[in-house]
Amino acid sequence: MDVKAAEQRVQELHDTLNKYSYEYYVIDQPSVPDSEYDRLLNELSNIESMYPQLQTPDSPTQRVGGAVLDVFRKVRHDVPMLSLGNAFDEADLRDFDRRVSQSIGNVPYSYVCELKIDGLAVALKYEDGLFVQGATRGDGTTGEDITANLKTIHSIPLRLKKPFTIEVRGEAFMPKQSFIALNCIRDERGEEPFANPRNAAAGSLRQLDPRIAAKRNLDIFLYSIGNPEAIGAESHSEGLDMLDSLGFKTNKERQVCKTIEDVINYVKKQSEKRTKLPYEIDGIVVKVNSLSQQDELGFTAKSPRWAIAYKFPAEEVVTKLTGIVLSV
Ligand SMILES: CC(C)(C)c1nc(N2CCN(c3ncccn3)CC2)c2cc(C(N)=O)c(N)nc2n1
Repeated sequence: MDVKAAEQRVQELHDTLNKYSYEYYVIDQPSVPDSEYDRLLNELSNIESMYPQLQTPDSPTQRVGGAVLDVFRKVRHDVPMLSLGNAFDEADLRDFDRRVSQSIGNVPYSYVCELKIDGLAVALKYEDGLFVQGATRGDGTTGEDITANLKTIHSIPLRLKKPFTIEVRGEAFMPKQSFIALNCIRDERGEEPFANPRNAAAGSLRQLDPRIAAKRNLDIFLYSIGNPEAIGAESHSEGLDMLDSLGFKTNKERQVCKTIEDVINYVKKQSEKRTKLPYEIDGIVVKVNSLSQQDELGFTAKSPRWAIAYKFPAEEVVTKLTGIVLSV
């Protein structure tokens, strides 16, 4: 095969492999068996060995980077990653709604309710559609560059469907099943088990060797798009739909609620479904949907006035071994 044919075939393989990856990891509807994916990935890897100049950073063969780091680079967030005010009961939610309606006046408004994924907040930067940097939230202003580890999360696209330069934010997490399997392996090795999936996700993303992170079966749900207005969204829910159209994984349980009563019903419904979910959540995040109303409401020093985190009461877990009730 000459280099022209190789270039052509590399592009075809990128497109096909990215499509299969999206089907399997983002929308959970694989159209081919893993063996087909592996066969094509192997073909791409062979062509890249023959023509190294055709190997690009966004190639599906580049998900597990080479270098083992000795430290993570510090990165400053262009826009601080804020924290969230908390609500612990219905009264707190009603108080939040009262503050919102008093502040934006007698006009219609709606909320978006999202499951609060119990993981680690991260920020992903794309330049001309290429994934160029991933960072932890850190203290909200400064985080750590964990790009190599985030590249191992297959639901994170290495190149967007459109050449956008944007920053998106989300929660990286470890599914419950992966957490149980990882702790079994650690137990067999005589290693300390992780206390919960959140710690396991944090510990995995803090691995200096991306090959270890690649084995931890991490995943991510994106929940925020930088300057959504710049790409035509007028509401938060439109922004989330835009994340979907760009190939990102967002959480499907989200719901637009017209009233705080609907929010309270959503919280009750999701609280009952919590144990059936394949990932851990620690509450519900309630956000004013209109972006212009978010701007009107603004921020306190630490968090947006247009969002609140309803926290579920700590789950009581009876440990199998000792029978002691632990609140987690
Ligand atoms: C964009 C805003 C600020 C409204 C926002 N902020 C969030 N968080 C901030 C506090 N964070 C935080 N983390 C550590 C220490 C303090 N705060 C952790 C992320 C959100 C977290 C989730 C989630 N977990 O599923 C979510 N669906 N939406 C969020 N939305």
